[in-house]
Amino acid sequence: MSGGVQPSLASTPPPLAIEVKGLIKRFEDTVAVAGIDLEVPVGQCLGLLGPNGAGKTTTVEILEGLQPPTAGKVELLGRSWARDAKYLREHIGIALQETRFAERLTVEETVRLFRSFYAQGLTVEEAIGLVHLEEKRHTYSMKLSGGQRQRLALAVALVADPQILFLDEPTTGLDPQSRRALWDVIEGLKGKGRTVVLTTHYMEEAQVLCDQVVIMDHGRIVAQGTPPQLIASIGAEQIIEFASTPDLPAEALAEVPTFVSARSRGDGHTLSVRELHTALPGLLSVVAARGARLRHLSTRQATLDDVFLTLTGRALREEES
Ligand SMILES: Nc1ncnc2c1ncn2[C@@H]1O[C@H](COP(=O)(O)OP(=O)(O)OP(=O)(O)O)[C@@H](O)[C@H]1O
Repeated sequence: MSGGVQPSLASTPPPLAIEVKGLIKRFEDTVAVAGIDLEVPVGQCLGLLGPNGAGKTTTVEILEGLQPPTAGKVELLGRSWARDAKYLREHIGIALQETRFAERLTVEETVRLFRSFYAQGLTVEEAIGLVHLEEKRHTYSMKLSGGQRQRLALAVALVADPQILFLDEPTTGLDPQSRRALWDVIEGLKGKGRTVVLTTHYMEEAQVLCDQVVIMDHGRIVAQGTPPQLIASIGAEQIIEFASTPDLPAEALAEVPTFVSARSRGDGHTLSVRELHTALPGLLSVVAARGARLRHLSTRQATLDDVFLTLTGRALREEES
């Protein structure tokens, strides 16, 4: 054993699965993507979040080679769509939000059909096993539940054993059990060194699965980091939701110790604070000093939803705004 140091190994940055620089996409008078940079190391899960129309789908479709960019550099596995489309098609997998399968093919026949498009990949049995559809192997796709269809879409995306997997809102409309089953599959892929790009409207999903989250709005990246970094960045780790009779004016809310921001919603308020243990007794004093009575009070940790609200003043999901 020489015991010599290997500085080159220690200082080598992780290989990038995806590298995007200055990406722009214009549609006539709409700028869907207004100049974004992204770096996703191999084996990580990137979460793309944002409200409707933020530019997520356009960005992902450019990464997937389905749309050309107006300007900017896009490389996957060190290759570009312009030069290496065939290679990239064989090394990426795509699971769309809604996939229509041939109704008169069974689960097994569907996976076999997609497997036949690729020179290499998993066996049909492996792909079906990964998404736990063994019991439905002989069922026609039209007879599957929504969750089972999503899993079939994932099996089809996985059958070529891709290096990068794109998932567009993979768990939208699924029950909690199916959602968690899909999360397990995605965790397993990351464990195998696969890179995952996920668009989702579910903050919990992004917090559980994603190593890096990018929040987009109006075609730009408004925040980027690990979920804990993003939550820390708004300076508010705790949220107090409350309602009182009579209601408290805005200036009273700002008196609460460690106050960061407040938002009114329905007949109540959502307060972002830095320290719950001083903010909570402070709020009770403010309520008492105004002769008001609390009707509701609950506390929780700040989430990525709160990050987005703080940054843009809007909810990630429109029904929550
Ligand atoms: N083919 C197109 N032609 C013209 N405008 C488009 C086209 N595709 C997208 N846009 C516009 O670009 C903007 C970004 O759309 P995009 O679908 O990328 O947003 P998104 O973040 O994926 O939204 P959602 O969450 O609703 O899917 C929107 O203003 C949209 O209307």
